[in-house]
Amino acid sequence: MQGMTPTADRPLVLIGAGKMGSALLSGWLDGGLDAKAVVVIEPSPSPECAALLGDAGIVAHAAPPAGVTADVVVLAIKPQIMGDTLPGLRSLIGPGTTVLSIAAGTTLANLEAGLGPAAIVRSIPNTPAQVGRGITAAVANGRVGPEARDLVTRLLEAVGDVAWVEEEAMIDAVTAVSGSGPAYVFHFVESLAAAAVDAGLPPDLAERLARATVEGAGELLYRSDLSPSQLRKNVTSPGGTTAAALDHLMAEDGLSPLMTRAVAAAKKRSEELSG
Ligand SMILES: NC(=O)C1=CN([C@@H]2O[C@H](COP(=O)(O)OP(=O)(O)OC[C@H]3O[C@@H](n4cnc5c(N)ncnc54)[C@H](OP(=O)(O)O)[C@@H]3O)[C@@H](O)[C@H]2O)C=CC1
Ligand SMILES: O=C(O)[C@@H]1CCC=N1
Repeated sequence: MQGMTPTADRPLVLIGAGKMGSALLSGWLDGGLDAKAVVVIEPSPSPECAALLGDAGIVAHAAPPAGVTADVVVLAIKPQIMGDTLPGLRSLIGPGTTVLSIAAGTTLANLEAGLGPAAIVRSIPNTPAQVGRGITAAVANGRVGPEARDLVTRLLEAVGDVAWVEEEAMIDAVTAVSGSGPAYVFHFVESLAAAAVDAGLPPDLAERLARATVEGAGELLYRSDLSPSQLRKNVTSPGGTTAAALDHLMAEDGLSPLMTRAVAAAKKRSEELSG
């Protein structure tokens, strides 16, 4: 990873190495971030997290160690505990420290209230970051200068794509689309597998077909220059089987209005989490 600035003396401090924090850390270590430049605060590492930390030779701390000023503090704890946790992290922040929050709902104002004056980026990544294929949208407060923005861009680009937005309100919609979105896709696989069983296939074959179909379609979408709409049309022979299914999925009460309701519910929940 070119130009990473965290060092052993001025580390990247990860607060919370759960599912998303571990996914990011794994991507950063794979991308060349020196494990000696990482401090992890995680009171109860999962077995997966313990294995990741063990392989990298990183020790999990229960609380911020004294005397550490961070180059970057990454907040990857649940939004519900953010308010109680932030004041205890102030000791990590000094001149030039950048704070990168990935918490759903927690606003820049919430973060500033808990941490005091600091350069803060609010972002929403997603779990494909674990395999370098995440997408993160981010918004910065007024204290984030070009260097801090570059540092955050490099960190986030190490695990996928990055989109900076200027309007913080967009982050609730981002959370509902790309932050939560991988779960919608995984549920689609579950639903396709269940439908396959209903259609007469044995469960193991049903899951194998559903999984491989979404993997392959995702890879095709990734590699192709064609729009999703054209790729769909390429599967759909006139009067054929796909058209018969799409008559249901693209009906007035089909997938599109359902997805609109689902995303609206996630967006509303993100707004509620700001407290
Ligand atoms: N999962 C996802 O796909 C995405 C998550 N996010 C955001 O990332 C954040 C983390 O989510 P996720 O990884 O799913 O949640 P997890 O619960 O998996 O991770 C949070 C971790 O923080 C630990 N923790 C609790 N208290 C502290 C503390 N005081 N200091 C340090 N660590 C602590 C938790 O331990 P314990 O379990 O013991 O409480 C847990 O291991 C959330 O804010 C979420 O909104 C954003 C985008 C996508
Ligand atoms: O479910 C959540 O609240 C978090 C934020 C986006 C994905 N997971």
